[in-house]
Amino acid sequence: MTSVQMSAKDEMVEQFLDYASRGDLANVSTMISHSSQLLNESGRQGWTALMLAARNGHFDVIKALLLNGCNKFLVNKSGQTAYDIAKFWGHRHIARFLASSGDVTLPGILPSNKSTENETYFSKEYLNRMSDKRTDSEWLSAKQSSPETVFIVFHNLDPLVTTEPEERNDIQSQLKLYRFGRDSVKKVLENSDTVVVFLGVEKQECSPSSLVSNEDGLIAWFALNTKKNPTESLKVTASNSFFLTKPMPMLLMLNEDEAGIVAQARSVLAWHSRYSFCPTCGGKTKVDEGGYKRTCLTDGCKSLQGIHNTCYPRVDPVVIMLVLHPDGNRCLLGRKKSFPPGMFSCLAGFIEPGETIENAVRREVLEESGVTIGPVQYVSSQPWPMPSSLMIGCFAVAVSTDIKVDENEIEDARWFTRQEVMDALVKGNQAVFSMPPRQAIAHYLVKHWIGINSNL
Ligand SMILES: NC(=O)C1=CN([C@@H]2O[C@H](COP(=O)(O)OP(=O)(O)OC[C@H]3O[C@@H](n4cnc5c(N)ncnc54)[C@H](O)[C@@H]3O)[C@@H](O)[C@H]2O)C=CC1
Ligand SMILES: [Mg+2]
Ligand SMILES: [Mg+2]
Ligand SMILES: [Mg+2]
Ligand SMILES: [Zn+2]
Repeated sequence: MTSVQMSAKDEMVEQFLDYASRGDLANVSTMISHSSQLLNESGRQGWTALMLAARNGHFDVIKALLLNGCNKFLVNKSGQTAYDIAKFWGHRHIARFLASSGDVTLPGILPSNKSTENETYFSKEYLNRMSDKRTDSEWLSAKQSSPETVFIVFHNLDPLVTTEPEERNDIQSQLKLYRFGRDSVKKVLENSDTVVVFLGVEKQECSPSSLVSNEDGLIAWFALNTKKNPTESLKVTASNSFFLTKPMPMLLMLNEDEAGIVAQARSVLAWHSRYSFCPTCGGKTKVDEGGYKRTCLTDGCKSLQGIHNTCYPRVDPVVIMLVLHPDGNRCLLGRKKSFPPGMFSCLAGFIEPGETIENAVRREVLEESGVTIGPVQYVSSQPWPMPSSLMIGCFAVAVSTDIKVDENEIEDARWFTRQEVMDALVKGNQAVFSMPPRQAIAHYLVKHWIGINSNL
């Protein structure tokens, strides 16, 4: 870098610090939007913008700096943080805000690149759910008898799939859902044991309406589930078709578009298979709203007054977190007894009633490993249709490092270096340990942390 460039940069930093010091929120925000690197720059005596705003009591500037990810743990040449400075100068509301654990501040050890949505397996939305059509029974029955409509069939929650003969050598990712037309599933639809769920319509970019002959140009999709094996009543033409009897790992072998369809269909069908009776009174129920509701048939049942979550498909939120060591170069992974030998994964746990995502992360990590967590950052999520979880993937920064494993839940938990993790991802069997497959969000979180593209 030349001396001219250096001084231009220094001048910009000085200007930024001056705005922060004077509480000029507009100019602080503009400068951050042009160069986020300014956030943690320091001037004389190692004072950052956050420290100067804390010195002079500019709450709005502090909030903007934190929201943009500035590091509140930096210290000046006297070893003071912005919190120390706010406290010393009597700005108690600012000191409280800087000290609170639930704010948006994150130490510099978290990756700064934001993740994009829908990158995880099971997360792709191939269909438009058109939830407004669920109450339109006329439209739904017209769609069920339309020749363009697609039906997919499950037997005890296992989808019927097919492989292309020439692709048999590479079964992985070559499994395709068997798509039926109305005539092939006619008998199955007539069976009283069959549960039918309206999944949505193909997005317009998948099926341009000029190619569709029905009235509204929309291709609807339905999922069917039966308890009795439906093979005899179905008109299956392909010889190489079968039900995926082992959800794990077989459900991870679909293409990404169809994985998203299965995530939706299997979760709703699993709910039907487990909630045949009304959870409120034990009475019989009927399927409503295109398969998205079960209504109790008992007069006066409480579930018929107001809105009751017992009537709708359930989703269980689970936090799954990559715990990062305070040194920023190691991460904590654990293994359950049920894992294949040598496999370690992120810690995870169900969110409990009345709990935030952040608090569930802190509680589960402390319970399972004895490690205390400070900042938590959401990264990405993943529907997990076995039977119906939503995995909420986070990074969590540890503020303690001693491990004390809860042996009921976890067999072992260890800090692994970046190098060990990279070896596990790249070298497979020759590494110290193995990771869950690339379709699992744990794998995605680890790759995201070390900065490898998730599709590799
Ligand atoms: N993709 C991955 O790498 C990983 C995925 N997971 C998944 O995350 C989920 C939760 O993780 P766990 O460690 O098992 O949770 P956990 O740490 O909360 O412990 C599970 C226990 O929580 C109780 N529990 C509370 N609410 C529950 C609910 N709604 N459904 C079932 N059990 C409930 C049960 O006693 C169960 O045995 C599991 O489905 C697991 O398969 C877990 C670890 C890694
Ligand atoms: Mg737990
Ligand atoms: Mg757990
Ligand atoms: Mg738990
Ligand atoms: Zn009831």
